[in-house]
Amino acid sequence: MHEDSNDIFEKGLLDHYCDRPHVLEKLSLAEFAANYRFSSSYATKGIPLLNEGGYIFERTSSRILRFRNYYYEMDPDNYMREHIMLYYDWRDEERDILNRKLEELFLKHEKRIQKIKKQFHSLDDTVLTTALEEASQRLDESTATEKPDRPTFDFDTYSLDDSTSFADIQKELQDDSKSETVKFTSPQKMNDSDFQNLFEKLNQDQRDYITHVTNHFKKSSKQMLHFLTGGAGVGKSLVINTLYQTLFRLLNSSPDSDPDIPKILLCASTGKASFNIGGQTIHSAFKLPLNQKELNHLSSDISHTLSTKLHDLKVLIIDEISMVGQHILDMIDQRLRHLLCKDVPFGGVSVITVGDFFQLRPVCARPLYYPESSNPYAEIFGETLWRKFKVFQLKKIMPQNDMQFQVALNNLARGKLTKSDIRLFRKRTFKSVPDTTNFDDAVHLFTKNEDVDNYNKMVLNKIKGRTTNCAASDILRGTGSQLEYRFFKKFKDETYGFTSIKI
Ligand SMILES: Nc1ncnc2c1ncn2[C@@H]1O[C@H](COP(=O)(O)OP(=O)(O)OP(=O)(O)O)[C@@H](O)[C@H]1O
Repeated sequence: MHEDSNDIFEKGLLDHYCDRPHVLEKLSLAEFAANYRFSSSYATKGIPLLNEGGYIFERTSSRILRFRNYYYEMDPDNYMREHIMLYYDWRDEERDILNRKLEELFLKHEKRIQKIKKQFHSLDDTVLTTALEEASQRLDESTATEKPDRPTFDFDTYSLDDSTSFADIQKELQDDSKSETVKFTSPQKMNDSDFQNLFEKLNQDQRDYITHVTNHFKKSSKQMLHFLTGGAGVGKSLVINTLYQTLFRLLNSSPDSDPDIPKILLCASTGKASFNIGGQTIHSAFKLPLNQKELNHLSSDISHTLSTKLHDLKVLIIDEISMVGQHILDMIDQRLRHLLCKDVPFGGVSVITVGDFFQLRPVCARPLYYPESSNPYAEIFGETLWRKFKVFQLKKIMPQNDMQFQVALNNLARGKLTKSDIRLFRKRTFKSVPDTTNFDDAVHLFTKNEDVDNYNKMVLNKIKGRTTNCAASDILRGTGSQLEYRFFKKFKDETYGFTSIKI
């Protein structure tokens, strides 16, 4: 077979459904997809598919289904077709659906279709349509963007069954990446005058760095690995923001460039840090496993989508690099090599890391600057990768309002307190707090959650005014006492003690 031949195909979910054994004849596609997983090889409890199509296994936890949702009023044909496909049993699409009168088929089986559909939708269509219309109206008002000609909506349905723990669901989501979407979050392009103002705000060092990077991209396609550092308040976030806007303009300047295909990704190690720069977490961008040391295998679907979306990626900016452990950097490297099919560091993408190693360390992981361990595979775990990064430093502390305090904090971080720094801190400490009521607005730090809760409750109780109750209802689908044990008991505290549950 020729190496470019297209005569290769792999069976997918629909094929497995069509090959389902006769005992599952009456099963709809949605039920099949949610409750069975496929394997090409046999293991205990495997149910053989017809046509030697492999084996299916009953899932212990139902899968989350994601599909396009049509509304009858807007698109009746697709609505009926989708409902029949998902919630009615069929085996041969052409024979059982396409060659039949859609409306007749739908009306004849509507009751059954709606009954099965109910298992997968916690809201009915009317509620969803109203909510979506309201949301779209609000969006129109705030952005004044045009409405799409034919609105279609993607949404997820969740369904859980027995013995499913929360961690298992997370794992399921990761292992079965088919149910994930690939989405990149990045800041909007600024208008020209805001961009100019932003640029003019930069001090000399900040401007020099941005010009250095921009010139590099203007002249060369060579990979750049940078570490931009500096203490608190030197303007690292401002540089990231301006650099993104500058590179966005530069890298999308060719007439055939599609700005929706990302050329720059803005990431950070935590949700909060990524929110601050308008980006996303490293884990979500690269579909990295949570709480696991080893890189997860992506399904062919996700891998293909990610490769397609990232094929034009030129720069990856990572903020708060001090919180990124060696193994995470290694995972990013491996992921990019794989997705971009280039066996060079980070698949050839330029990486600009930003942060301050005097700030927070990674949680339960080796920081990047740690020396090589005695591990003979150290190289694989990212340590030597870090040594490829060139360091740039910003020194000038920018917020002018409390400069002395900022300088003292940076000196403290470096263990280089001056006498006047010490005097400054001493002025702000108390041996015993004279009157706590003077400190109501101050940030309180506690070492135990219990103390945090007590303090929050005390402050909440002090708030005067009318109390409003907002009722929340939590719906868990599934059966069995395990469900009650694992979810109800586990989450009771987190939902502030919701007390009734229907199983
Ligand atoms: N060139 C500048 N001119 C005026 N203000 C600036 C300048 N650079 C930074 N700032 C201001 O200084 C403050 C600190 O900047 P920024 O948050 O970017 O610093 P940072 O290095 O990211 O700090 P941290 O490490 O604490 O996150 C911000 O209010 C920012 O707007």
